Parts: sequence; C-alpha cells; structure tokens
Amino acid sequence: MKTILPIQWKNDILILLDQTLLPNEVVYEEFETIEGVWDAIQVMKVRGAPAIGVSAAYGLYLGIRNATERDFPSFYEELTIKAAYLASSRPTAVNLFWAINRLKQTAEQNKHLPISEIKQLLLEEAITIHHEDEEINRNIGENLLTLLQDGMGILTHCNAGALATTKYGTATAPMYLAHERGWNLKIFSDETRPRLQGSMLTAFELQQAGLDVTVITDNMAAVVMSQGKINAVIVGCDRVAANGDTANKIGTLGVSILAKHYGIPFYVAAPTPTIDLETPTGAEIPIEERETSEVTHRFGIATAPENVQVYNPSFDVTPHENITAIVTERGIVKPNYQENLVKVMKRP
Ligand SMILES: CSC[C@H]1O[C@H](OP(=O)(O)O)[C@H](O)[C@@H]1O
Repeated sequence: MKTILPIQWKNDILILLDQTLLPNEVVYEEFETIEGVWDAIQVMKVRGAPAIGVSAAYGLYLGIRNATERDFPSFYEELTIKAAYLASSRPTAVNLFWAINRLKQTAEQNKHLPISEIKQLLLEEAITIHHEDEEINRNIGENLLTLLQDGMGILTHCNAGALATTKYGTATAPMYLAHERGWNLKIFSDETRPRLQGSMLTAFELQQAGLDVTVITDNMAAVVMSQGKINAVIVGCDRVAANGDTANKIGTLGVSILAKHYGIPFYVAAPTPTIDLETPTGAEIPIEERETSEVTHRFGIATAPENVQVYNPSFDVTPHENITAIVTERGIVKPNYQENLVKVMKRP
C-alpha cells in the first residue's frame, strides 16, 4: 500500500509530516525538543488521536533524554513535569495521556536500574507504541471488513486515516485493505469544517493511494444518504467513554443522527488506546475549543465579519445509542457497551 508516513523516528530525531500544508505541499519537519513536539501537536502539524499519542511518546523521551538527575526520585519528578507539559498540548484525544502514562509506567517498573538505562527503555517504549499502532490499525481494518461488502458506498467524516495514525488509519483501514483485495468501495469524504480535514487530508491520502473517493460538502450528508449512495458510515474517535459515548471531530454527532434516520449502520473505528474506561460517559469528556480564526478565516481571507462572536468546539460527542458497533483491533463491540467494552479491554 502506497501511503505517506506522517511519523518517522530516525537517528534520534522525530520527523513529522506538516499536515497544515497538505494537500498543496508535502513537507517533513525535524523535531529534537519536547517544546517543538508540543507546538506540533497544538497547531496540528501532527493530529489524529493515534498520531498524537505516538508523537507524544517520542516528545516525552526528547524532553527527558538530557536530564541530569542521578537518583530515581528526582529523575521521576522531572519526567512527571515534562509529562504534564506535554499533556497540556490538547485535551480531548485520550491517546496523548495513554502514551505518556505508558512511559511513566516503564520508568516506575525499572526504578532499580541506572538512569541511563531507564532513558533507553523510555525510547524503546516509544518505538514499541509506534510499531504497535500499525498492527492495531490493520486489525481494525480486518474486523471492519467483516461488516462491509464489495461495491458499498461509505461515508467518512474528518480524517481518521493514515495521516491520523502511523499507517492504514482506523476508519480508512478497511478501505485500504479492500483496495488491496480488489474491492471497489465508493468512499464519500465530507469536507469537515472548519479545518477541512476530510477534503484536505482524507481525500488527499485516498486519492494518492488510488482509491475511489468523492468529496462532498459537510451539509450534503443527508442528500447522499437519501439517494441511497451510502451503505455505511465509518468514523474515527478521540475518546470512547465507558458507556460507549464517543468524542470525535465536530459534526460527527450530526452525521450519526442522519444515519439513524436513514437506517444506515454507523461504525466507530476505535483502537483500544482510545477507549477510556475511567471516563464514565460522554458528558465527562473534555472538549477542546480552538481559536476563532479557524472559523472566521480560511487561507488568510476573512469569511465572517470582524470581531463577530464565534463558538468553535473541535469535537462533539455521539451518544452510544447512535452507534451500531465500536470496532476495535481486538474485536467488534456491540451494545451493551458498558459491559462489552470492559470485556474487549481484557482480551489480549
Ligand atoms: C484516528 S484519528 C481520530 C480523530 O482525530 C481527529 O481530530 P484532529 O484532527 O482534531 O486531531 C478526528 O476527530 C479523527 O476522527
């Protein structure tokens, strides 16, 4: 599968594809500091829950690798400070906190070792998280394929693609696997205001890979569903609460309501690192609000009156009642989500 890799680790340098420049420019940027990674996550040079988690893992290592502390308590205190800094970059995608905690646990579990060895183990854990992500996505794709048929029309929202992960994507994983097997899925990618990840990222990566993708405006979901063009909706997620309520890019809620109205299955592609059993319901998921210029300006041109009031939540929550199935790499989860999410998290 020919895809552009958004994240690479080479010669102790984190290399990120600057996604703010797509689809017009493919530019890679090198990062050697935790501050640089924090900024890359915040301004969305790298974005997408899994990609944020992988980048944060490398970012935390970059932030601690030159620490001079020689005893574990003071080293771990510094690690915790760096972790809290990185965690402040964006609040909704739970993968960020999951990845940071994986590295903190690695340090804890090896507190008896010399600091230099602990640092090396932190890098190895970040690399492991990176490599695990590709397998997770492929397995999500295989599980989603069991719910699809050749020739189906699929609507997807925002970018839960290869660009949001390390490879394959989550919502797009079955699309790439289907293409490899000679299927012809007809994919509809809505633009996904305000940052247009659906047209600028999803359509870009799928077209690059030779898939059948059609861009529609965000307000066209109802008409393509009413015309019978959509047989299934597949979206990504940034955090799945214990009861199955799911936070995803703003607009996902509306698409789920339309899918329910037209009797179209609505699938959430959910890597288990994005499932947060500590958050009881969607009401408790922190929703990021971003700068107003994302709404009032596009490409430097004002599209709204100066100083107008703007409300710009970057995510919304789809209630579990609107979700047909939550598809993980460990299996397909159907209602009762409260019970079945616990079971899937216990599977190897
Ligand atoms: C598998 S990516 C999950 C998720 O992340 C995206 O948000 P953002 O581009 O703001 O990081 C979008 O909600 C995707 O569905």
